[in-house]
Amino acid sequence: MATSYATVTWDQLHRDARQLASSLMARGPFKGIVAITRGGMIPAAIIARELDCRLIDTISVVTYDEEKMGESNVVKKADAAGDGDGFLIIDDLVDSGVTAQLVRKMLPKAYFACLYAKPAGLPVTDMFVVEVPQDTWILFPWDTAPLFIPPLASQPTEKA
Ligand SMILES: O=P(O)(O)OC[C@H]1O[C@H](OP(=O)(O)OP(=O)(O)O)[C@H](O)[C@@H]1O
Ligand SMILES: Nc1nc2[nH]cnc2c(=O)[nH]1
Ligand SMILES: [Mg+2]
Repeated sequence: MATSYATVTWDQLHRDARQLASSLMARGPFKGIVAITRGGMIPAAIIARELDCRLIDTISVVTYDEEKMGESNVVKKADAAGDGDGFLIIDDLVDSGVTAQLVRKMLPKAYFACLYAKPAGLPVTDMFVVEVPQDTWILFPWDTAPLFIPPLASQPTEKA
């Protein structure tokens, strides 16, 4: 259960994805990228632009909690990636690590990178940009919208 939220803006996401791309340069070149849908798609597009990578496949898994891992459902495989050799897997984050574990099992030779990693998922990654506390829920730009907040002066004051 999350006890706090971390809001990521479009600017921050773009900066973090560029930083990841910069670190990935030393690990490439990659034959292609596999984006884990849906959260990995925008980071993958930014990284593909930076690495000049034009072969992009997607993998889609619907996961539940760790106890029910057997029920995880592969909606789409990344057929272009074979066993993952030479490919880069991109996701927005790892939390429990269940999604990453499942995808890595399907593409065992691929390199796994993401923007944000919580401690439980961190060991499943090869590379990430920012570590985030386990109890923090990350709010991505596509999860949020600007909201009107009334000025303090417009609110009724408490009389002593
Ligand atoms: O490490 P885990 O505990 O598995 O959580 C991480 C996954 O959860 C989110 O995806 P989600 O399955 O919510 O779907 P989405 O990408 O379509 O939003 C996120 O994009 C990661 O893929
Ligand atoms: N948006 C979002 N999705 C998640 N899926 C698992 N953990 C998270 C998180 O912290 N934020
Ligand atoms: Mg996802």
